[in-house]
Amino acid sequence: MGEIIDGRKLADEMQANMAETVASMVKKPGLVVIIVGENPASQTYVRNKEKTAVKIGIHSKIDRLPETVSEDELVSLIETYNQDDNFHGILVQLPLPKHIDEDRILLAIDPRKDVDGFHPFNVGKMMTGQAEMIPCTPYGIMKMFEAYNVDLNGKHAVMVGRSNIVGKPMMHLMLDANATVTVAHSRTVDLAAVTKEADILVVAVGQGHLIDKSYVKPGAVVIDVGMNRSPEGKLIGDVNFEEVKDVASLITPVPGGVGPMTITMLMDQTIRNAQK
Ligand SMILES: Nc1nc2c(c(=O)[nH]1)N[C@@H](CN(C=O)c1ccc(C(=O)N[C@@H](CCC(=O)O)C(=O)O)cc1)CN2
Repeated sequence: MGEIIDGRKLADEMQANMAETVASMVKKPGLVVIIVGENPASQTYVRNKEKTAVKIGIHSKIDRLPETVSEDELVSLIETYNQDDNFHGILVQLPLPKHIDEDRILLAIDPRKDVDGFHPFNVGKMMTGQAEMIPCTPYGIMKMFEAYNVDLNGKHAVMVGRSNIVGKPMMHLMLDANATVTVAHSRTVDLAAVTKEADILVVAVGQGHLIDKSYVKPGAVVIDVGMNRSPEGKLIGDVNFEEVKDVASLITPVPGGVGPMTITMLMDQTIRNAQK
């Protein structure tokens, strides 16, 4: 059986270090999280962000807006926080309701406060090797590689999924770490033939248990970003953990893998912004 990457433990260790850093800061870092509507999963993630911020000593605020809020109202709220020196980070929880143009909202956030790393300015900086703000999930995965001594240099990494928040930034970060990167997605013909070539396999497609052991090369490092509900209501990843753990050399579980690192890296970028 492969080794399990304990994202919860790594996140706790990093958060303890962050708490020490924040304790020594005169002006505390501030983070505002804006959530629109009642999506239950988003509500949970936002609550967890607040709990983590409080634990570390970050001053945090959650703005809960009704599903009916207009795009203009949301933009003007963001503009208020852009001017507010008490907040070093602004985050709008995704997904947004259908009537709101996500691109316009992300563009409204001052890039200097964009702790999610989703603003096109920060995306461009990351793509040109000048990263300042990095999307938190890919950033957390890179920290996991570091902590578990996974060297990407010269390895074949396969990213399954091409979203703006995980797949595309992950592709860039792995490329910058000198991996040869292949991106596969829903239109890839014979996905298993592609993933079986991977030394490092990162999966973010939102399809419960899509990846079974027939998709994985023996000894591969497998990172599961998926967060799905099984028909029984259980939280499951995109990877069939029970099968794949016997083939992989290192593997993340769901829950307790990538998720806790996403929130941790958000705190990291908020603190760094406050230190600037
Ligand atoms: N503005 C953003 N929106 C979204 C992001 C993001 O990075 N920025 N990512 C996801 C959701 N997300 C954070 O927002 C997130 C998802 C899951 C977890 C997590 O810790 N999961 C736990 C399990 C939690 C549970 O029991 O339900 C785990 O994996 O152990 C953290 C953050 C989409 N939106």
